[in-house]
This record gives sequence, structure tokens and C-alpha cells, in this order.
Amino acid sequence: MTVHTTVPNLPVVDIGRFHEGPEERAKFIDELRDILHDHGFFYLTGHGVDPDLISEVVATAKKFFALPLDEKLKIEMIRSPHFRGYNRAGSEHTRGEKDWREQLDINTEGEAVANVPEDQPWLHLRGPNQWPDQALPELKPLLLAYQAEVTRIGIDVLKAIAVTLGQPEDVFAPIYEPSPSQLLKIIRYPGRDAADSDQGVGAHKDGGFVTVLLQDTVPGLRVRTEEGEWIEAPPVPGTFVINTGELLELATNGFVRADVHDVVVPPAGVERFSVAFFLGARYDATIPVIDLPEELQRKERGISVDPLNPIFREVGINHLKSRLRSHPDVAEAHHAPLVEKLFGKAG
Ligand SMILES: O=C(O)CCC(=O)C(=O)O
Ligand SMILES: [Fe+2]
Repeated sequence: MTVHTTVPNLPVVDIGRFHEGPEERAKFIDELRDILHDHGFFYLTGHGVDPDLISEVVATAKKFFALPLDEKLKIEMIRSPHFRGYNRAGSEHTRGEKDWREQLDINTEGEAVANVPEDQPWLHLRGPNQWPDQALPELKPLLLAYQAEVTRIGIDVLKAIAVTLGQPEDVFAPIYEPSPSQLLKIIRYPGRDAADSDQGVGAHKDGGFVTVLLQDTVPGLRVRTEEGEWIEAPPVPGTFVINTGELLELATNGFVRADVHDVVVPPAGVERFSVAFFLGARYDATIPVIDLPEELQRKERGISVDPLNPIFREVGINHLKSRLRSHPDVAEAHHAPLVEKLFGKAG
């Protein structure tokens, strides 16, 4: 059994303890509560994901990025009004700056909605994924199996979080059942010499419940503490990095932290791979305010709204805006009227 240790700067949480006897579970919950309040970032062990699945996902992701560019461009995101598919380095933006990473985004497999009603624009996000069916057919079943596993872990962690907040473990179920949002990205950060900046991905908070991040072997992820200090969160074999998103910060009036983080591009000649999974609420959900026990309420920080990236309680519109901002090319190609409506002419 892993006790709460620090490797090297962030805590390690063994989620297996959540499923042990009442005494161990209670100790675990007390520790997790402090971690969520202090950081919202930790390493997860005891998750039960098959190590063979993890290594196959990483190996196959590397094969995908090694495909000829024209194969990858066959499933470029600009072909998808639902923001699914491949992006070249430099095509995604965080706070208006280019991120230097290439990636494949998938989300819940689904059908496109034929006539999206004006008052539910987030239904544009539903639709099929794009897969390299000919060039790398094994990617689809692997990533879908992995997506199911990280969804399971994310929900398990979310249940533990609910208990730390003095709530029943299914307190968030009404906003994620029967189908949470499940954005999964395989990511490659090329070495620095190709770039004019070291922004792998710019400083940001994640938006949803929790992120389940798999890092291969190269460091680069950094987390900003409450005091404004940047600490490194290097890969630790056998773990995932879990971080809580703005949804939980909002639901707990800032009791739970959603830490700002970024990724620094690796040095020339080195490439970094990661697989990020963002578990979120249903797009038609509204984020509730959880009535915390009094001793936790005293530690609420309130919500700080970043004017460049405002947060909203309506999950779908919030997510749609974030996708439109991050992918201006897709926005222009498929959603110009919507961009004008949501952001005005400046986009
Ligand atoms: O690639 C990573 O390690 C983290 C990426 C990240 O923070 C994100 O995509 O939101
Ligand atoms: Fe992130």
C-alpha cells in the first residue's frame, strides 16, 4: 500500500485506498481533501489500468505521429465541424499564442446532429471521430479501449472527491450521467529548434472535472502553485497525473484548486509524448454550487475569473467557446456565423 508521499514536488495518491475498509478509506479521504485544497494536482497509483494497454497506446501513438504528413492530413481537424482529428504543430492556440505540438483529438463516438437548434449550439460538438483507418487501423480500438479505462478512473477519482467534500459519492452523477464528455488527445511535442517560442502549451487551467494525463518519458509539464512558484511534474512510471479542472473549482466556490499549468517544449533533438484525457460533464448540464460543510466553507477561496477566458456555469457553451478559440481555422471553416454571434466580429 502506498502511503501519501511526495515525488518529487507533488503528492502521490493511491486510489486503491478508497476501496479499502472504513478506517483506511477515512484516512485516505482526509489526505485527499488537503491535496485538493492545496494543489488540485497529484500522481495517481492503484488505478488498475493494464500496463500493457498503456504501453500499447504510447507505442501506437508514436507510430501515428511517424506516419507521412499526407496520411495525417487526411484526418486533419479542419475537415471536422465537431473538432475531431489531427492538428499540426502551431495550429492550436492558448490565449492567442501558438502551441508547439501536434496532436490527434478524439471524443465520444457519435452521430452528427442534423439540425442544430440555435439555443443548443454545443450540439455541433457531437459527431464521429476521424481515424487513420487505412494507415493505422489498430489506433481506433486501442484508443477507444483506453478512453473507457480513463473514464472509469476519472469517475472513481470524482467519487472520492465528492466524499472529501462531505457529499454522497454520486453527487455529480446528475451532470455526467449517462454520458460525460470524454475528450482524449494523443500529443507530440517536437524539439525546440523548429519553434520560435518554447510554448508547448501555454499556461492554462483545464475546464472539466478532472484530467487524467499519461506522460511518456520526457519531462516538460509545470504547475503553478498558489504562491506563484512553478514546479515541475516529471513523468513517474506507472502513474497518471490527475488535475482538477475549473468545473470543480466553480462547484466548490474555490475550495478545490484548479492549478494553472503549462508544457515547455523539449530541447532540440528530443520529442515528448503524452496522452491527455479530459473528463467533463454533459454538454447540456449546468454546474451546481455544492453546499460544503461549514469547516470547508471557511476555506473557500471564491472564484477568480480570467477575463481572457471567462468561465460559465453552462458546460456546453463554455466548452464550445473554448474549442472555437483554440482552433480558429476550424471555427472559420465551419462556424463563422456562430463565432460572430458568440464573440462579435473580432472573433
Ligand atoms: O501534455 C501534457 O503533459 C499536458 C497537456 C495539457 O495540459 C493540456 O493539453 O491541457
Ligand atoms: Fe492542461
